Amino acid sequence: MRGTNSEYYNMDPLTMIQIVGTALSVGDIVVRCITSLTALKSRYHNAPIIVSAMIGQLYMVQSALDQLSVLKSPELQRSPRYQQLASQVHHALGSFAPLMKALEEELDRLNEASPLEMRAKSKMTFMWSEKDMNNFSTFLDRQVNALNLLLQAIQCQTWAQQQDFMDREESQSILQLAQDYSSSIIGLDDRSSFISEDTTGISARFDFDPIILRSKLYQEAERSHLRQAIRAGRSPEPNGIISTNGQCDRKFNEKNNPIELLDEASLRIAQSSLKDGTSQEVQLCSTPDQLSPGPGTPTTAFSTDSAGFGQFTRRSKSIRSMKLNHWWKPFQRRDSNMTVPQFDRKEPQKVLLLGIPGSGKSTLHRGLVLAAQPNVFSDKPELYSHRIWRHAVASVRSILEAMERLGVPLEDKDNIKKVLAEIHQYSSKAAALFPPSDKLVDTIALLWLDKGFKDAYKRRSEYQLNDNAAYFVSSIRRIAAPEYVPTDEDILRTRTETTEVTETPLEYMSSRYTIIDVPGADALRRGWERASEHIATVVFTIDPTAYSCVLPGDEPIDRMQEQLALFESAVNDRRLSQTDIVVVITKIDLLEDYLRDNDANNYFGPDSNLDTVDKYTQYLETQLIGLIVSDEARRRTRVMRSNLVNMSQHNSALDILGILRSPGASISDHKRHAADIFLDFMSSDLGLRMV
Ligand SMILES: Nc1nc2c(ncn2[C@@H]2O[C@H](COP(=O)(O)OP(=O)(O)OP(=O)(O)O)[C@@H](O)[C@H]2O)c(=O)[nH]1
Ligand SMILES: [Mg+2]
Repeated sequence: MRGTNSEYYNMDPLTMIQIVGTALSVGDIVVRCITSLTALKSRYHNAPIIVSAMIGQLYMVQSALDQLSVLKSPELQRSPRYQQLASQVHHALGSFAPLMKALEEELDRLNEASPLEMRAKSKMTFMWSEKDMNNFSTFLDRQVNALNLLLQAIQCQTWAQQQDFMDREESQSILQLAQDYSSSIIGLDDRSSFISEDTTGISARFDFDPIILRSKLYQEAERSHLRQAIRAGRSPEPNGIISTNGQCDRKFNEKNNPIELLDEASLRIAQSSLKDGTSQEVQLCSTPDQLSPGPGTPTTAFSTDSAGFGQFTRRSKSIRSMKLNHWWKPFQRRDSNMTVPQFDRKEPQKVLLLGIPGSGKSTLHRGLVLAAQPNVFSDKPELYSHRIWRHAVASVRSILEAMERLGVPLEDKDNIKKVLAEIHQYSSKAAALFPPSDKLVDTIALLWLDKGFKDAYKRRSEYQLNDNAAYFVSSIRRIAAPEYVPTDEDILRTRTETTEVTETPLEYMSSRYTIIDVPGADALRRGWERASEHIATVVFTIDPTAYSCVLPGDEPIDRMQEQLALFESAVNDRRLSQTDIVVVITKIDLLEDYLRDNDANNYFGPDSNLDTVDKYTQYLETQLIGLIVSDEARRRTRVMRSNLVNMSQHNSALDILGILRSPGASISDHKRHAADIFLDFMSSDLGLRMV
């Protein structure tokens, strides 16, 4: 509904400062909810996809709050323009605070339950019904949209522009949706926790409207997000960008959404540009010497040993026969007469990061941002210290739970229940204290020395554990110290699952790039199709430890199979027939331990002889290159091995930038051309191939 300016003044007692202040007051709750959801997810690898989606939504809320927090201008209080805006948005945003409090209570309840009694999936289903998840997620989605709208309106240059923007049908629809749900929420009387002591004051402003409960919008909100997310893999949305909750009511598309960047580094970029009052796009410049790899670079040095080629041929057959539910194949069928993409080199080079979940796309993304803006993380270390601590505690907890399940005792056998209870009690509090008590830190430090604990860690492929659990747990005293300042490496080693396509503009040595990071999870790959338009380079991250992670559960996942099949379908896709391909084998620093703890020959065959990092990585390279069908595509492909996290040695993202700057031949010697790998393979294995 529209109105004259005077009508707006009369109907609204709230000012913009009050609205912004209320939203910011729940910032801590948002952080705690993210932490709780992440803890839930890391404990249950079968956690519904909606849990990941909600983490993504909350990051967006956090980003919006970050951006709002810099808008402290007294003008917001006085200007009639902002008074009008306040009157337009306050109903829509009115139940943001109660929602966050209710969500926190719900998560506390979930986290307080004993984790050991039920299997993950049944527990999640039992404890958090799909309907509740839908309600929270849908409401969050609409609040994110309303917050976005507010941010955009505030940034309008003139009152007329603001009015025009707010009058748009799209804007009105966003406000209406948020407002509808605000009203409906009070009707959810089976969820008494929705209205807590602290929130009744705010909630009471909205009258419960039974008509809304019967409305189409409300009925829509009742639909299953989980089912939608699963369906997403089959039916692309018109704009190709997934809504964080799998629904289509997100009115803002990628272009006009001011908070499209989930990654902290990217968020910082968006924020800094906002502070300057400039546009979203920022110029990140660095010095030329950053391109040359430093001494002791962990990137690859190849030899010409041809170990493992026999298995390569056999293996690739089985990979080709795999059926995958990802976007490349339907697209190929539909688009058989497509023309190859044309690139305008004056535009920023689009770099698309692809790979299975956990392969290192976002870590590389952050590394690229760091290469262009070296202080991007060190500006606000306090943002990360608590998160890193929680990461460490979650890892300890996963190992202890696995010990119970696998029947691996601590050296001090009676101790495990006590320690587990202590850790559980601590980490189930959403507002866990930081810095933690000395007693807790001592307990964790002692655990790391315990033989039983280490034995369970060695069996990490049998349960879900962060890749960098050992790094964090072994550094527990450092990261628990009150004066702890996270290093870039600490931050890069944390895990945050990506749930939406994000695009980050950056400039390095006068070249402009748009880095596109996508969610690896199968159910979230819908956004890939749109993201793959006009791509100059695809960087495919390969997790070499994936062979050891055949996770048990209702549907065992062979991550290595999945990754090779995904690579094969992407690299041979006709849409990428002019695209440079960089294959980055990540986690080289973890590989020696992995090979020791998980014999690769068990997976690839007893004769593979894959007992060293070098032999194994070469074997993997030849498998990958063997999946590329045409010689021409092999010539466009570079392969490198990387440790993406150890910044004190070398930022591997610099090597990628080196390749991006000089497509074609001029790459440094230690990065091999796929065509050469293939030729080596052919010459050393010709007899085998001719048979
Ligand atoms: N030690 C080490 N850890 C790495 C390396 N590359 C990635 N990781 C870790 O692997 C985990 C997963 O990495 P991400 O970058 O989040 O994976 P992703 O491909 O973005 O995963 P999705 O967002 O789920 O698709 C993180 O904890 C990273 O720190 C590496 O080279 N070395
Ligand atoms: Mg990611």
